[in-house]
Amino acid sequence: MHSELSMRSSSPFAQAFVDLLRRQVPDAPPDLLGVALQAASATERGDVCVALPKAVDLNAWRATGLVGAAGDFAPLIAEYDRLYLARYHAYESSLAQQIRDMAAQAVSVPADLAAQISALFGEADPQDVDWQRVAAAAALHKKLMVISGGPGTGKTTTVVKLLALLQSGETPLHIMLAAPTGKAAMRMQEAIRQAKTKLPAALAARIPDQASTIHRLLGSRPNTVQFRHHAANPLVLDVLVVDEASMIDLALMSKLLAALPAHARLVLLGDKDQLASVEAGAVMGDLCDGVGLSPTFAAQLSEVCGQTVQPEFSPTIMGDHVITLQKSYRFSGVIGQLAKAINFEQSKKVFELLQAALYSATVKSDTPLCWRDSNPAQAGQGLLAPIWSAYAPYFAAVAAYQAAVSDAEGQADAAAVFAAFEQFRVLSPLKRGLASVEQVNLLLEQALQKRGLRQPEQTWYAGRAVLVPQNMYELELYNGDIGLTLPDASGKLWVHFLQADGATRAVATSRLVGVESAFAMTVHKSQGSEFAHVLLLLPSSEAGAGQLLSRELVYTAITRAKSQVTLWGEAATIRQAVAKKVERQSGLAERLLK
Ligand SMILES: Nc1ncnc2c1ncn2[C@@H]1O[C@H](COP(=O)(O)OP(=O)(O)OP(=O)(O)O)[C@@H](O)[C@H]1O
Repeated sequence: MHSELSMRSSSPFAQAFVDLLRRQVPDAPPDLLGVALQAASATERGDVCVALPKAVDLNAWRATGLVGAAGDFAPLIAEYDRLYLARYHAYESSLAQQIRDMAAQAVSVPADLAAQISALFGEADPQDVDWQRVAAAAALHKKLMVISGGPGTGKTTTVVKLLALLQSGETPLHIMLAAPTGKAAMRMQEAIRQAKTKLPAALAARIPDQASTIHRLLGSRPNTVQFRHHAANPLVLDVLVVDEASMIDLALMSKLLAALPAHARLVLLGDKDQLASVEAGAVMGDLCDGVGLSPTFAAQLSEVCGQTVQPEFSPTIMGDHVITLQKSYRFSGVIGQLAKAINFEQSKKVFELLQAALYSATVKSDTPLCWRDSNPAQAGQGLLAPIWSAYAPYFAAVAAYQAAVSDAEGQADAAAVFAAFEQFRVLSPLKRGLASVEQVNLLLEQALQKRGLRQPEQTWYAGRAVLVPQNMYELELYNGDIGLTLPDASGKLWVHFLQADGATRAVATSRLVGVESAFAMTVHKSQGSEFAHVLLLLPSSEAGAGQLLSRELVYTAITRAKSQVTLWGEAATIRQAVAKKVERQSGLAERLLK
């Protein structure tokens, strides 16, 4: 029964892996092959490993040579009652070791730190702890620091002040900024530039504001998962700041830490409550699991900050390496309240807020929160109307571009079309099926066809928005990049991508094999992006979304919205999602225990 279930849910990769094991050891115990199949399938679901069943005969398994202990050369590694594919075991154990090494190293702080902090953050209010101040002070004392916080809690503001403090020494430091996707790197860059304007010019001038993707930083190369920078050829930098750390999977985080030079500092910024990475691992969540400041460090921080910072028991070595920012400066309104209520699983509060925002035909369309209390999977063609009207300004911008580009006097501005596209996005947990990404894209393309804006069966048309589904190194395009299709003066279509410097770059449509339309995207893929208005479709679990519905999913989706959220789903579906927390199998948190 067990293995039948796992056979059904296993992928071609997992099958091929087990076939290989069976060929190596034809008489391998069937229960071993069953768990091996689960372990291989697990990595594709986001788990790093699987729990070992209680009653297994590990010695018999080891005797086959297929299962080893940590340090052995075997396709599967058993450790801490978990079974890993060897590669994932290597990533996890090496990452844990890197973190332990970094956490163990002391760094010196300037003697006048308290005065420097007051100069940057103002006089301290002893009654009301300013966690931004504490985070900056804490980060100065450590080689490794994680600053977690929801949207608008001031992660960027804090890190810019931290960098100003770090740069106040005599020798300028080589600081680099990175993020997991091109989109996130661009947002990081903008936010850093914005925050720098609030610093005295002389300080701001010492802080970089160019951010790259992590892949680019590490030196990605076509056709190999090996980067140019690794332990034997480390990055050349003194301080690395990485934004949107929750999107970083185990493999990438492990490679990133391995590539840091021995003396470097690392500051990770992110939101521990967001969905974990698309690929296997839940590194940010694992790093923040069970943290709290030790009495010694809390006393040190209290003194430097002039505020009373309370210690808390923590079983993990990360205890003194994570600070969570609490107060949002962007979301004081209803979206912020809803995000918080979802995060704390306050179902009653969630429905109070939603009830007050129930959709009706008379409601103004620009209210910050709107709840359509029905199952979008049953809406059929009815899905289209609100989506079409929300995208109307974008298609108007495409038309304006088209008119300008064919007019010799016209000023065709692709960046303006991008700005219009950022105003709205449909998010769904589902790739395929009812109320899925695929269905919304299809409905919208049919509507364009009806209005003569797309020829039947035409893949490329003016205004087609596309998502790059995986890194395309030769085109310097990365997983998650968004392209917009626009014509040139001759009518030939090109796909434009927004560059870090705000300019756009055009790529021939013929080079973009495998890209997907992007009027709707999965919540997973939306991480690291922000849109003015987000429409979240929450199809009921019968539509196949059951497995995917979770608190983190709804939280991630609604915190993508800058000013407006439309939530389309039945109360029962929302309740079910809010009650469920995603648990990913991983041994990282355990490896970081004291
Ligand atoms: N201590 C503060 N006092 C007043 N305004 C603040 C403070 N900290 C941050 N802000 C403002 O709040 C907004 C968000 O700040 P910031 O960009 O630093 O947050 P973030 O956590 O990096 O946001 P994101 O969600 O984009 O990652 C900015 O406009 C910033 O100026």
